[in-house]
Amino acid sequence: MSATSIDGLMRVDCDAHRDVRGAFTRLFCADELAPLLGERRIVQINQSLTRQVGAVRGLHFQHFPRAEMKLVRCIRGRIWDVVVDLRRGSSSFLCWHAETLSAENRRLLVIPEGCAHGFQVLEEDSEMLYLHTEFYCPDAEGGVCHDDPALAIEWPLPVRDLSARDRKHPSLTSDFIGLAP
Ligand SMILES: Cc1cn([C@H]2C[C@H](O)[C@@H](COP(=O)(O)OP(=O)(O)O[C@H]3O[C@@H](C)C(=O)[C@@H](O)[C@H]3O)O2)c(=O)[nH]c1=O
Repeated sequence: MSATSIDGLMRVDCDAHRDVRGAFTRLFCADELAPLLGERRIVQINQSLTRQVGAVRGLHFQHFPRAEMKLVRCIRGRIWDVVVDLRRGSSSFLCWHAETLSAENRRLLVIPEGCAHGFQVLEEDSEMLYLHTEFYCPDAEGGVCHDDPALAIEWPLPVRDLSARDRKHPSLTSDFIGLAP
């Protein structure tokens, strides 16, 4: 487990047990992640498939009090994952951090509440697995546009295939002071 440039955003690498049949990987262990999860529990597990290279999903979060910790990993293909810190008072407020996640590197990102998440597909037919500590709550959904000038995210490829919802996310205004419980 290692820290990243965003306070509380953790990267967890896990090894595969390989033998002649193939590989075995533990995707989630409550004991191992207890230092990060605390009293939280995983209440929902989601999966997405994104077909086209360059497609972007995000940037998404849930507002407090429905904010959630999100554990994300790529289970097929390869994606460029980005997390933006929107937490009021955070030492990394409005900073973004990106990691390449792939089925091969098996890397897990543990994203704290109050951060927005998105990704760009680097290999066609990429699939993501998400573990959530809060239920999906459409009324609490928030979004920031992927090309917000205040964030200046350096997407590795030209952006395509944004959903209708993702095309409508606002930019952060100059008076945005951050999300707080
Ligand atoms: C996120 C979500 C969506 N849905 C529904 C709403 C909609 O009809 C359909 C597709 O939803 P979206 O367009 O929001 O899917 P998508 O744009 O893939 O949303 C995801 O983006 C990435 C970046 C994340 O971090 C995820 O947590 C999630 O927000 O699925 C659920 O039923 N449960 C859920 O938990």
